[in-house]
Amino acid sequence: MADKAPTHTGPQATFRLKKTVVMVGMMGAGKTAVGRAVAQKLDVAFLDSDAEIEAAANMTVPEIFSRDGEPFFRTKETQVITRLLDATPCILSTGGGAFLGAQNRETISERGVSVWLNADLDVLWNRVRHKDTRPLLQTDDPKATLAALFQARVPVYRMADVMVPSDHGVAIDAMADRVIEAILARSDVLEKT
Ligand SMILES: Nc1ncnc2c1ncn2[C@@H]1O[C@H](COP(=O)(O)OP(=O)(O)O)[C@@H](O)[C@H]1O
Ligand SMILES: O=C(O)C1=C[C@@H](OP(=O)(O)O)[C@@H](O)[C@H](O)C1
Ligand SMILES: [Mg+2]
Repeated sequence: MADKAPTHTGPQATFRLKKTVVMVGMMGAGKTAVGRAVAQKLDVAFLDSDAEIEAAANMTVPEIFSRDGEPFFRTKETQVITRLLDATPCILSTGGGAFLGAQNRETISERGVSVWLNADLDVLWNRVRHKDTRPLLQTDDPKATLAALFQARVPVYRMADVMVPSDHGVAIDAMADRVIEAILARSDVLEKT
């Protein structure tokens, strides 16, 4: 008989994150949900540019769009992303339009690593269709709007440093494991200790 109760968890992997991981991709790709799960698993801070903009403005994203317009939101987004990339390496989820800005892409590639959650249009539509939190989809035909954004944006998301497929049926926790596996291949970003 062992003196101590056995531990069932086994040795815990610990990680050293060297660069901020910036989640990019379409609305509904899971940047916020998967980013948060990745941060938990790596035991680092989780930041979301939309949440930071909302906190600073004390308004929701739809309120900012309707009161101040999209260009104002984009200016704030760039300021917030630049500021958050100065912090200790963490997981930073961006809004779907952030990576479209050339200046944002430059700052992200200088100071962090971009990870594109690549989901197909059906998956995205199923995740966003019942929500009214995305002002760009408040149109007469939100499915067609999403499709047009998808077509315009995917070539830009392809410029991300790392791509992780987000297939139908892969849960948030499993997606977080996929992201961790993908960034472990980059020793300048993440190491197991
Ligand atoms: N892999 C997944 N499987 C199932 N649901 C998901 C997955 N990823 C995200 N979701 C859900 O889809 C919705 C959109 O995810 P969210 O993280 O807000 O996306 P984004 O920040 O990229 O717009 C949320 O309700 C979230 O819980
Ligand atoms: O795709 C976009 O341009 C936007 C995506 C949203 O974030 P999520 O991608 O997290 O939904 C939010 O930043 C805003 O509604 C604009
Ligand atoms: Mg989000």
